[in-house]
Amino acid sequence: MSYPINTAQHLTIGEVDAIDLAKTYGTPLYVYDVTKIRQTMRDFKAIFEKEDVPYVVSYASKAFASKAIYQVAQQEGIHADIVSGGELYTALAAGFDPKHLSFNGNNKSWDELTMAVTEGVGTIIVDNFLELQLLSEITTQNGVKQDILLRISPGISAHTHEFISTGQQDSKFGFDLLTGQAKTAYDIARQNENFNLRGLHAHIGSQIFDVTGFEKNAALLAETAKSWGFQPEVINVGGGFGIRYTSEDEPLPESEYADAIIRTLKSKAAEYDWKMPEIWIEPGRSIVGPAGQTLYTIGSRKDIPDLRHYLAVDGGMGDNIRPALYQANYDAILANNPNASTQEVVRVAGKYCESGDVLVWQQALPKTKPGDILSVLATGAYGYAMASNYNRNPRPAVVFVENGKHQVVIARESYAHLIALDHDYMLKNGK
Ligand SMILES: Cc1ncc(COP(=O)(O)O)c(C=O)c1O
Ligand SMILES: N[C@@H](CCCC[NH3+])C(=O)O
Repeated sequence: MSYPINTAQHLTIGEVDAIDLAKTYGTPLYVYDVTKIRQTMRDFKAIFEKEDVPYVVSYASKAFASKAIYQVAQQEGIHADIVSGGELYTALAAGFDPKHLSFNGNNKSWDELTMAVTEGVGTIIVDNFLELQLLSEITTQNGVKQDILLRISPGISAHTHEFISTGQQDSKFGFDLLTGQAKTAYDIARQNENFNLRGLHAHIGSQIFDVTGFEKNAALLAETAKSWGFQPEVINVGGGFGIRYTSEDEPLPESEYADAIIRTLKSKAAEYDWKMPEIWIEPGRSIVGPAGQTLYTIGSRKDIPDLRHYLAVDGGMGDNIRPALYQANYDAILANNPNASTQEVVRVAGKYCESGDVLVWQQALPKTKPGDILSVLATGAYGYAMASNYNRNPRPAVVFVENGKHQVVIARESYAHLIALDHDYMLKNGK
């Protein structure tokens, strides 16, 4: 594998010197190549346009939500999926058109649903019976007719990590299909004149590497609608397209997933004599994951003879929880000279007080020294989004680069931010 470098042999990201970025903004630092993000968004759209089918590409913003990414999505003409009042607030603050938002989630609160309805969120993806009831009351109170989809729990297991598999029957998400709850929900939704039920949704999981689950899911949604005598305007098959984290991963091109879904639904629409429904997809990881990387400064090391070399960096599980949470693997490169030949295999650890605070389990690297910059690749999805202040570490900054230019889009937290919401304790012995 060879990486883009400049004449100083430094790694470049979006034509910007990574070492300069580290010097300018400090480390740890999340860096996104916006050109790549735009390209993936365009690629997804192009697949549907080539097939001449109605579609919506909705960026699953849980993967990385910030004002800047909603702005890029809007510039590229794609929609966004949100899962909380906080994501909705951020999207609105970014100037994102609420009509182009869909709202997922298995326990949306009264306040969140009210905010969505009154702010004009285009589509609410209703997950459960309580939500049907809350939404009925909220739409009545506000005199709104709301577009909705019903989220179905399809009973399809995708081959991925148990914690990120969502389509199996034993899942907290969506109306259960196998026990008839989905049909009951459909009947309720159809009878409610405040709801415009546009179609069905099912998401089978994340980081999926084959098309079978998507084909089954698309077919099942169509068959389900048909069995209810319902001609859907929208079939939303969720996200979950796998990406390359390490050189061992072999993801399919986006087009294979999308083509399989399109093929399946075209054939169902023809079989049922339906007007072709809009195909909605909700990719998160595949849009931002490969476009992001995290720069760290190398610090201490510990060499245990005949056992392991630990290389510690200035971040860790607070900025990337995925290795600890899912045993996720990443590749790391020496940003000072990424194409130098490797000399040792190390485990890259963080600075947090946990043995499980690992960023890269096994990595061949050139010899490094304290102060060198390490880049962990493909950290753009569920990195910043799942970051924490564990051990009272401030969260890093996020920088966007594009065509040789760079800009902070989320500032680095300071120590003052860490105590901004703290209060001195005023009671002495409970008085
Ligand atoms: C409903 C829904 N849509 C979309 C996504 C995005 O998935 P991914 O980031 O794997 O594309 C998720 C997360 O798995 C999800 O739960
Ligand atoms: N956060 C998970 C994916 C969960 C997707 C949410 N539906 C990850 O990092 O892989």
